[in-house]
Amino acid sequence: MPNSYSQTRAATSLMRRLKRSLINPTALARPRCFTTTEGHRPTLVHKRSLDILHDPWFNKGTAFSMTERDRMDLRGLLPPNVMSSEQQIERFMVDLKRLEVQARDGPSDPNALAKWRILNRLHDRNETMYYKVLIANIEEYAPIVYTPTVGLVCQNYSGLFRRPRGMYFSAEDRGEMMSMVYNWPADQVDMIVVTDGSRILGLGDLGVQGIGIAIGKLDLYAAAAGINPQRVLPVMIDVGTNNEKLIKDPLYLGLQQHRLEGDEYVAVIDEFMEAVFTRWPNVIVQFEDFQSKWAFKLLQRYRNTHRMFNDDVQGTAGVAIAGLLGAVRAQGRPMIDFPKQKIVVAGAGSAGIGVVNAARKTMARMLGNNESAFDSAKSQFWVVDANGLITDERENIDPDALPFARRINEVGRQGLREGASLVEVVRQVQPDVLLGLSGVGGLFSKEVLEALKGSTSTKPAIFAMSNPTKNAECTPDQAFKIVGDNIIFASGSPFRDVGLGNGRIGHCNQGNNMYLFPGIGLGTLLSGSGIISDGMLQAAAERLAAYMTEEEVLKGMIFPPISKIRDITKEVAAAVVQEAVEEDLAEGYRDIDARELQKICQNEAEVLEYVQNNMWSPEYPTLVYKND
Ligand SMILES: NC(=O)c1ccc[n+]([C@@H]2O[C@H](COP(=O)([O-])OP(=O)(O)OC[C@H]3O[C@@H](n4cnc5c(N)ncnc54)[C@H](O)[C@@H]3O)[C@@H](O)[C@H]2O)c1
Ligand SMILES: O=C(O)C[C@H](O)C(=O)O
Ligand SMILES: [Mg+2]
Repeated sequence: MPNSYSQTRAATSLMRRLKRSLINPTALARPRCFTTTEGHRPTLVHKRSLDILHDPWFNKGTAFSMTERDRMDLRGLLPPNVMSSEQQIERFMVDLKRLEVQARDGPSDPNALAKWRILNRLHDRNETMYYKVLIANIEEYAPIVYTPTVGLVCQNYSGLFRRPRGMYFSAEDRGEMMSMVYNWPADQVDMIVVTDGSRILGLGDLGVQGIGIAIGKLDLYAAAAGINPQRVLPVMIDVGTNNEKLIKDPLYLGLQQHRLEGDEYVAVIDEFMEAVFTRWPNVIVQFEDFQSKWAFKLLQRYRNTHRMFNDDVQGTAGVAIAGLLGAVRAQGRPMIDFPKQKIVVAGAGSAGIGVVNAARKTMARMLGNNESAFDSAKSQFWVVDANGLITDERENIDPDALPFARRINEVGRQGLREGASLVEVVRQVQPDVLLGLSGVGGLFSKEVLEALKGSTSTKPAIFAMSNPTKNAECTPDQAFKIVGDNIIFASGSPFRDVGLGNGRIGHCNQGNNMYLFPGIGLGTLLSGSGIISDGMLQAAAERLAAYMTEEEVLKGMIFPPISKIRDITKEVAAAVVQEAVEEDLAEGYRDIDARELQKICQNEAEVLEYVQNNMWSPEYPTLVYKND
């Protein structure tokens, strides 16, 4: 119960301050509650009648009380029975559940799109109720509003498009973005998720239809991080598409031209960044599903000057690190043994390279944090892309993959060569971990999984992280069946756990960046840091890793269930705030300045309370009409 919970926390905090004041009389001088809770103060609105019913933010539908209906000129426009919000949700759920009478098959649920439509309609007419439903049923509906169904939504977006949500900046808008940005009604925007639609999940270039991914990510910002949904903005930058089918499709909603490239492309992104940071200087921009060749370049271009991060490169890396450390613990070994793990990675794109870079840095830190540690750590990775094992013999090697190209002499000694196939690499290396970020469904074939049986690990780990479901490198059923019961398994999209017989369960963990990006965004917001440092990202990953208990990890559970996502996000955000303070990057948030934040960060419980109190929850405010 958020209210009684925050009251208890507030009381505890007061007791703490009283106790402190006995020792230090100035302690009571800062009794300011960190909360921004709107409480029961009425909200002033400048519209009434049908305008209110058509406004998803203020609309309560049948939950308007009779006095409110009178006050807001709503009488007669609604059925006479006043419903409580619980009754409204019950009615909605009955309708939603009706669709589940037919076969229900988890991620490949044939009704997924129908459920998405229903939820989307609710989103359009009543945001408060939408987020109440989502938060209360997050395990069930995250796979609908987010991965994997969001992929299907993006693929079918032209057909599904009803009401617009978010902003579109296109190549045709060059020179106009600075003024266009003021068309958005909100004076405050905390969080933007932007995509150019060039690599949506493992589904390739979906052009303008990629906006669905930005909307889905922001849904999790509201549901998991408690970012106020009135202050989020999904953005699609439409520079064209290289998807020939879309270019020819008469129903396609975006620009029907090939993508801008080179300086022209960068100029569009620069103009967008300038426009949004001019209007909202404190906004945080999450780059999402940009093809690798731009993902890294844009990250380098803006990360030291803007509050931004790339979720596929940095969020994924953090989640993978947490999972990899969990896999070490699951073997009954201390985390410090991580630098001994042999890791084969299939996929050298934004996600794969992001993961190996971060894993190498983590190993180097554990080995003494010096240059030689950093150098030796890279020998723990074998990176395989569409052309096989990457070695220094490769021509036109992608500069981002170059640091991980194996020396040809060395791989020769291992019985490998430039371009060796994944199965050969797994057979020869006998890795502790096989991690897939290739976007290729079924890449971990029977042959590859058979080869993994030769792993030198007591409990090999398989991370089939590509999305959506059909693009997973293998299913948990295949992994447990072929490699054996004694493995760790994680996938990017949700799958069911596997029954191993005799009541034993093969856990299917969901290794998805959703466990980190909401907390990275919230923590950055509440710290007031002007950039998102490597340290802040590392702190986020470590907090996620530490979330799992020894007992859970030994059972093969290396990521928490989604039902705990709001709690995890709070923890991750607190870790990000603390690290920002530690690195002297924190400038404070609202009426909490940097010095006060520093004090808060001295006490673990207080940081958590600070974060909790600044998380938005979906509650109906009391409305009052004000005519001016
Ligand atoms: N679980 C998560 O949180 C998460 C996060 C980010 C990305 N992803 C998923 O990772 C996948 C890749 O994303 P990306 O941005 O790196 O894409 P990308 O297109 O930039 O990279 C794909 C890489 O896979 C390689 N590849 C293609 N075919 C291969 C094959 N047969 N064998 C080995 N490698 C092969 C390509 O050469 C390329 O290096 C997508 O499916 C995406 O949904 C998952
Ligand atoms: O969107 C997701 O589910 C994870 C990740 O960002 C991806 O691109 O696959
Ligand atoms: Mg992504």
